[in-house]
Amino acid sequence: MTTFSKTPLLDTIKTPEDLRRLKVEQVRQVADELRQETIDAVSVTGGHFGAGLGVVELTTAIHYVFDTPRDRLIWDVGHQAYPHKILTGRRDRIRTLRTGGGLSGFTKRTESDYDPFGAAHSSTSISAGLGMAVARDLSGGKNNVIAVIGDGAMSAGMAYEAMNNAGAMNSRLIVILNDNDMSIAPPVGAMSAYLSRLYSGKTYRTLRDAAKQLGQHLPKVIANRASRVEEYSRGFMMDGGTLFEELGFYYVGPIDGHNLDHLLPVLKNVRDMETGPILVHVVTQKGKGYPPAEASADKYHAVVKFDVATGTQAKAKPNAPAYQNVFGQSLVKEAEKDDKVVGITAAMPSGTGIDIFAKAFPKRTFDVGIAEQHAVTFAAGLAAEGFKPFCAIYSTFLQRGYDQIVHDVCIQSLPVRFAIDRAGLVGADGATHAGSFDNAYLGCLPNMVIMAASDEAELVHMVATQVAINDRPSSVRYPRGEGRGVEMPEVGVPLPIGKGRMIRQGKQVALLSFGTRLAECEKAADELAAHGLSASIADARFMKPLDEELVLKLAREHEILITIEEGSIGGFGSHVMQYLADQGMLDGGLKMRSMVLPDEFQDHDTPAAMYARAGLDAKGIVRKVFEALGKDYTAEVVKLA
Ligand SMILES: Cc1ncc(C[n+]2csc(CCOP(=O)(O)OP(=O)(O)O)c2C)c(N)n1
Ligand SMILES: CC(=O)[C@@H](O)[C@H](O)COP(=O)(O)O
Ligand SMILES: [Mg+2]
Repeated sequence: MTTFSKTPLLDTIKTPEDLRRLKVEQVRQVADELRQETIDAVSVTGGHFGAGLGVVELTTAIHYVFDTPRDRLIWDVGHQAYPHKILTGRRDRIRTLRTGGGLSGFTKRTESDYDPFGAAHSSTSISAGLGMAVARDLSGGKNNVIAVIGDGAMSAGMAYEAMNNAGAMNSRLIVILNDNDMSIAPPVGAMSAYLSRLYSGKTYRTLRDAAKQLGQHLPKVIANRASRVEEYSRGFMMDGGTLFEELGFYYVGPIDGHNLDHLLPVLKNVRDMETGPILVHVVTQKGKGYPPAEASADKYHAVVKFDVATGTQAKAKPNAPAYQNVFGQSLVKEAEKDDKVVGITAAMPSGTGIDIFAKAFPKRTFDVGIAEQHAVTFAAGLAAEGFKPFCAIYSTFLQRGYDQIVHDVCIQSLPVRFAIDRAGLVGADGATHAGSFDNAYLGCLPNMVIMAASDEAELVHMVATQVAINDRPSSVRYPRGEGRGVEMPEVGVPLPIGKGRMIRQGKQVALLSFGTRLAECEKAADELAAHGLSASIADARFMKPLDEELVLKLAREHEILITIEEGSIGGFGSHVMQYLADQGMLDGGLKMRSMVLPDEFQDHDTPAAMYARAGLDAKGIVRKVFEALGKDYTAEVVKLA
């Protein structure tokens, strides 16, 4: 029986060179097949979906018109780059996306020459692109540099810093603003409203209009101040893009990002223009071409495996509440008692559970856009005026707001409450999203109270503790995903500051856990018991202030003391060691070990596999105990068997 390929033209494309050999009339078919292949692949792997569907035509058009990889193509965030991966020699591995040893879910320099700049955190593309454009100019090159940035990513400070710099230089840089009127949630802010005004009330530029725009070298805006004033007075509606023009960009658009008859000639013109920075405003639809995605509120931003025919996702039934939801619900309960409690998110309302808070207290909720730096200082301002701001930000994204934490929050000892979600390894999103560093980067800051929840009930109490801490900043960290299924308290009760708790009393070994590795410590202690070793377990709860009494007691009463945390070197373990060293407790017989994440950026896999590789699971803990005792783990296991 003869079988027909569903993607006959795409099958002929191994690299963009093959695409560029096709006739322009064939590009539509390539795009249609590319969309089919993207849908089929993500239905198997899960991952970021809606954004990729929305840029199928744009991806095809860019690779058709530009000479990639000589022309540098930078995708902002990189979550929309699956179609790009399919066209650039990675189709044979596309069904390994985000799995151990498989393709990354983002762009990655080590993965392909077609990924000239790695990403995953947003709003870096214009800066990186400008750097590449200037490098090209300095070395006398001729290649194009294209940065594709979404309307959501346009809300971040870095994008403006880059445009401000680019607009003042005459370097040729092409920025494509992919405006789908969506972030993960609906976009927020004045910039988003401005972009909507650029195309509301009328359809896209006709090709004739766009050609007219391309004929006018408008960035010489200084030349016609009077007409600019007129444009402003019409509320930016006349010629569009005035803001970008004011910043020194040549503005083209808005054009329909799904219409190849418009995209291809516009991109060709832009490619051949001799000018400074250019911004092409392309309007697309997130989730385009897959009805279940188009119809859903989040446009299927990210999905688990799904049935292509129905769009139904294979979501497993949860066994326990997710930490983000426990946080959101706890905050609601606290806010019911205290009208000073407010919630802040930087474009992650559902991911952080702030959406739960927003439903109960819309006026006390602030989504500031992808603007972590601003979120932190905005919270500091609220705290300075007596409010109790909860800044809910993923550990990895809080890295963006570090100087603000030091300078605006900690030095002034303002009681901003940080709810640090996605602490520890997150799995499929890989190294860029791992919450590895907050123990280290917050632990060194004076004035902070730093907590880690060991389970979801602890999180409830820690949120209540944060409400009560009103003279200094505080943080609580917790991981991605479900809790342990423990009994939940009706209300949160503030914990005594700087006090840990004993979980189990043993004799030779002390396991001192900071965070949700506590569950692995319990399993490890059971295994140690089978080997005839009796282990104490303690939950530190606080890294700062450290429970010195508890640490001293564990050090004095055990032969081995091991700290465990889901974080890098320089965190909880370092604080314990520093304290014990200062007390002279490391001069004698105590065998002290600190278990942290390895000093490397771990590639994506399941969190369990990543923790196992890091040695931070029960087996790794038992192995560490035997190492400390100078015994061979494998031999001990064999003995037991
Ligand atoms: C610094 C940072 N904060 C938050 C995120 C989480 N995030 C990933 S994609 C996204 C929305 C991006 O919107 P947009 O740029 O418009 O892309 P779209 O998904 O609409 O194509 C957000 C908030 C991130 N990747 N980086
Ligand atoms: C691309 C990006 O940064 C987000 O979409 C991120 O992948 C969300 O992670 P969670 O799934 O943990 O919310
Ligand atoms: Mg968008």
